Amino acid sequence: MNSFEKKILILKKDDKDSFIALVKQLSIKEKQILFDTIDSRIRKLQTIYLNKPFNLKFLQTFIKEDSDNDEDEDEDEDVEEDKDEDDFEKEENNEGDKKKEIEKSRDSEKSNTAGKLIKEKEIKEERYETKIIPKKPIYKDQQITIPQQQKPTSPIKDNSGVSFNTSFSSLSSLSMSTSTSSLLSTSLLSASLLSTSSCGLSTSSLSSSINNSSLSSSSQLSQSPSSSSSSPSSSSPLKRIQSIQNLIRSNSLRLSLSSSSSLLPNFNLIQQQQQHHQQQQQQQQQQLQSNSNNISPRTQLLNNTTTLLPSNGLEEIFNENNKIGEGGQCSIYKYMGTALKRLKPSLSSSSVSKEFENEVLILERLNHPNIVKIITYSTIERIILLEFIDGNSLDKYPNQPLSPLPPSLPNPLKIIQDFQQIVDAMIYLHNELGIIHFDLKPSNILKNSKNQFKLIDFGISKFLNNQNNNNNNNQNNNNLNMGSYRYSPPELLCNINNSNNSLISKSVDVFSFGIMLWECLNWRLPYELLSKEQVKQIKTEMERESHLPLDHLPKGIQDLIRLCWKQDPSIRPSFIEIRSRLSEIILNNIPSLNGRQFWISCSKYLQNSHSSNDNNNNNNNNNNNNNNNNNNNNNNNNNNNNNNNNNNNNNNNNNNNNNNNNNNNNNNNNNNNNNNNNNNNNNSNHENNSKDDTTSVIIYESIPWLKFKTFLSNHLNIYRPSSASSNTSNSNLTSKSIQKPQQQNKYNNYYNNYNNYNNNNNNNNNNNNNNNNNNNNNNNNIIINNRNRNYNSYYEYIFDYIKYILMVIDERRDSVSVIEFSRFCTFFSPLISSSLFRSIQIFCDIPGLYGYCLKKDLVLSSSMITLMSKIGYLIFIDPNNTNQLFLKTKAPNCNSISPNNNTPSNFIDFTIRAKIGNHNQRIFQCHGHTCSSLSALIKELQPLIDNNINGGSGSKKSTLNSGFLYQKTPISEIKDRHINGSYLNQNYK
Ligand SMILES: Nc1ncnc2c1ncn2[C@@H]1O[C@H](COP(=O)(O)OP(=O)(O)OP(=O)(O)O)[C@@H](O)[C@H]1O
Repeated sequence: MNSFEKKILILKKDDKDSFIALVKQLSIKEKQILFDTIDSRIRKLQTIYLNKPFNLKFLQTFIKEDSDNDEDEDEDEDVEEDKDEDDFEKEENNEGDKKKEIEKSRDSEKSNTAGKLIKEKEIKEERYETKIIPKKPIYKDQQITIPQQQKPTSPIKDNSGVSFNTSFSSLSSLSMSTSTSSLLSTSLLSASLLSTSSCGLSTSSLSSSINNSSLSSSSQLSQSPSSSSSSPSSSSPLKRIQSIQNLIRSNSLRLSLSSSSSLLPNFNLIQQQQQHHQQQQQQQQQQLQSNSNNISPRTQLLNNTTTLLPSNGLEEIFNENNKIGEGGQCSIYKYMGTALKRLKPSLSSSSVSKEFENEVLILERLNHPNIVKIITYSTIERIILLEFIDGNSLDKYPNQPLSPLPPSLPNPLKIIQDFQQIVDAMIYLHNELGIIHFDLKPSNILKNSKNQFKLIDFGISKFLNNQNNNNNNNQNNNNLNMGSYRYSPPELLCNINNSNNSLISKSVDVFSFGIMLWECLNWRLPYELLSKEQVKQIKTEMERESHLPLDHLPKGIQDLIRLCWKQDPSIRPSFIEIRSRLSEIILNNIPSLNGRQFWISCSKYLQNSHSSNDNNNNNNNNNNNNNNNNNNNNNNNNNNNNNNNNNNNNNNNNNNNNNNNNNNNNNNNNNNNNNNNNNNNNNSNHENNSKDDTTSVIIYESIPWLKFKTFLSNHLNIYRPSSASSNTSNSNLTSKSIQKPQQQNKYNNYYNNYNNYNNNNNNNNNNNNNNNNNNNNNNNNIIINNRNRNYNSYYEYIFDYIKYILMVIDERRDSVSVIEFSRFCTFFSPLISSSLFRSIQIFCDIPGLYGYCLKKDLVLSSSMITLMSKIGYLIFIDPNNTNQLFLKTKAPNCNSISPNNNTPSNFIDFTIRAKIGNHNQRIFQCHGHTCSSLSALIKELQPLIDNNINGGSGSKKSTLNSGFLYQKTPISEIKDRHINGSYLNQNYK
């Protein structure tokens, strides 16, 4: 069931009844025409947008029902089946009952109302006869009177006598594509069907968007005495029927309807004509686009002098209760399911009118899912009807109370993800149309209930390279004076009275975007305490940053925002670059911070205001405690501060490690490490906070395979190939020869440290400080202390482990050549570091890692993804795909797959094969498992977690015999296995 049907089905009972009653008043053939029209419209829409078949079952029911009773009608009404049949059947039964009732009452009413309707109709006809084009009686004795045929030639004439060429060219001049108008018409039709109150207007609006001439007629329809004198909801059935008929007439149907004595349209002909129109329009549009930079929108005259509103009852429409927003120039009202933007009557200056015109002309050109759509407008009434967006603007963020913290705060990475929508819209504006928004700010971005962002307010938008922009520069800059100065780049702020066309560049929007991003990530109004004059005085980037601090934000975001804020507009990034940077940020930033934690840690205000109440704000205390509790590891850690300071983006590692990490925290990595403290010291808080984070996103970090291979290569190169191994070594990357390291001490230390690590984990308190001290000589970017190690990236860490395995083998052999290195995937969980993850560690040889290899064509099931979300995030390394792979939670193909009966059938193994001596051997392997085993994993881990949390000793082997986890294996055993030829977990199936 698609959304259109759903909408119909969820109509309020009264509305639905009205709709049914309305449709029932049409004759069979009228209905046929109506539904065919809807059908074709919807199908067109579907090919454009939905890409899935539309089920007209619900609508066709009406026809079918009548057909059944009507001997003249063809009985084989083919009703599409779909999988929502059950739902529909229920609805249908209900509707059936209603319809029967309506049928009864209709019969009795018919005789009474028919005459009334005709009278009413005649009154309207009289009243509007000069405006409606051509207005023949369209509803008489349940019969439609079809306008006279116009020969379908090209240019095709509509029955108003206005050639389609003309109407379409005027349409084209407004850049309305066929698809747009079709979309609009369809959505409007839906709107008209959905809202009894909006039927008349919406349909008339539809007509207006399709054809200006027919707009006149249809829009006038809405000005029926009833609608003007009574409340909007009181629109009569007649009006609705008229609307539908107008729809039919204003669309292609009229062409063939009028040509045929039969009431049924010649759809082939219509199709041809539509195609013809489409072609014509496409050509015109192409031409327009190619000339878009040269066309001055301001030279085009808005020719819609139609009035859209009823002459009476304006007070009702422009009632404060209907007001949904207000800007400097306009008030916005909810009206008939649309957003009615009305120029404030008090403002009459020509610049304001220009802005109004400018907005219309630009809006008419736009067709993007993240930009508000225009429905129609009236220059006389100075109103624009816009798509209604049910949601708040982004500037609501700073208005949230700071204390106490709301239970649910947006996850910062979610915000960044959402911002991609704005970036998409900006790329469309900048790169496809050469339009600069010029007023990008949170209040001009609305977020609807479907979490879609929509850009609004194009009043001062400009065309690049458009000479006429000059004319409005002053006016536009004045607008900046009024409220947008916080988002305006310095070049504009400081040149407010200087109408210099060179200032109009895409980088204006980029600057505003940077400020907006800061605002939404900081939950504060930019330059909160500064006046406009003070903002104008900001001359350097450093100065700006002192007012809008960045260093608490993830590094990638800091960099991006700084770039957007560049004083020199020419070095600000394009939105295309911004898009890729944002993607990178999402990919590379570790999801250890849920929304609440982020907000707490990133904002000084929040930290201060909650330090007394919120345990999570005890970060500093925690740090101090940790410092006080420093043990011998300090020696090591101090030597590695630099490395640690580079670890801002590696929260995952930090999180998985122990509290000792925090000893290394000097000035710079407060936030990440603060959160680590939280994880380790406030487990219960962490759990609670996680629950709070209702908007949490699952972030998957991915590592490009090539990058990893390069890394691998570099690391393997530290081993000098021996002469013995050079024979067996292949030239490719995965065939590096490994020799026993020259720097004996280094690897011995490393080895020893690893041993120590394991020994420690086995509760052998064997702190070997000498080893640690020796380790300080390690120049390999690896930080090792007794209990944990930090790396600059996670794959360094993985690789380190691989190296270790190789080294262990190498100790016994003269040389080892890696001959195969298959891809693998690792799950890694910072989010569960305090409990589940620690448990996993116990069962892994590698602290913090349990490894899997994914099949190339693996399709993740939804349950799999859910489970992953519990685990944390996924690092996915795919040798076949050199691009980073980012798996979203709601992968479209993951919804219908159940975990038990299909893919992902198996996780295959992550394997390293090596040539040891003369033998190819599998030296390292992760355990394969199936999708269901992951859930089993979670289940199995639970007792262990409990055990662990409750201070139980836990069992390393006995409780978990899952076959998909690494078992905790003492290093000596591993060694033994290597000695025996391969390193394999014996439990592996
Ligand atoms: N299509 C819409 N759907 C819902 N609400 C809307 C819509 N358009 C505007 N609004 C609301 O009205 C407010 C003002 O709209 P808009 O910014 O277009 O007016 P304006 O007078 O042009 O403002 P400005 O003074 O910023 O130029 C918006 O912040 C929003 O809350």
